[in-house]
Amino acid sequence: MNIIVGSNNPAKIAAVTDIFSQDKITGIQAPSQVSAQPFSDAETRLGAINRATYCLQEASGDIGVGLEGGVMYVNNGLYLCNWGALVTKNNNVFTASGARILLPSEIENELNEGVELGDVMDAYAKRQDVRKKEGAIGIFTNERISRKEMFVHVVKLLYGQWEYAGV
Ligand SMILES: O=P(O)(O)OP(=O)(O)OP(=O)(O)OC[C@H]1O[C@@H](n2cnc3c(O)ncnc32)[C@H](O)[C@@H]1O
Ligand SMILES: [Mg+2]
Repeated sequence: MNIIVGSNNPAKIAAVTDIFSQDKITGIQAPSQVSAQPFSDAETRLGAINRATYCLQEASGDIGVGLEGGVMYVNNGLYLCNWGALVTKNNNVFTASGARILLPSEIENELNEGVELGDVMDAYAKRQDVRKKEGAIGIFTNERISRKEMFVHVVKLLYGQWEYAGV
């Protein structure tokens, strides 16, 4: 199958490649049509669906996959959240979310000032391109779970639901 992924972020591409290991994977830049930094579950999920849908509109593929990172409040705590969507040629849409962890209040303050998490993380961790490598989840879990590994879980949830539905 031809799998189109709505991103060129290596952490996202690697996660899809791990799960769709027999298939051809192509990354394209797909607009999420939500904020660059989504701030709720609903917005992050919509970004993933929009990316997946765009993939099959713009490229000839069998399956479109959208993966989107965001943050969301649970009571007073700001959590990292991630969503994935898988869209088939017949317009079946499957969605799944990833692991969540609480972000430190310094990170929350910067995000509330409008800085994107990717940029905040590079400054905070004194590293480059955290978003393409271990991710915020990698930094704050002492690298026990990388951004790729977190997305592998999301893509497995998508793959399994699609397989179960048999569409
Ligand atoms: O090229 P794309 O696919 O857009 O990849 P991205 O790294 O920008 O990722 P998202 O748009 O899905 O994430 C939205 C924002 O949140 C940031 N972000 C989300 N999860 C992150 C993580 O685990 N580590 C670092 N930044 C993260 C990301 O850098 C963006 O600023
Ligand atoms: Mg982005």
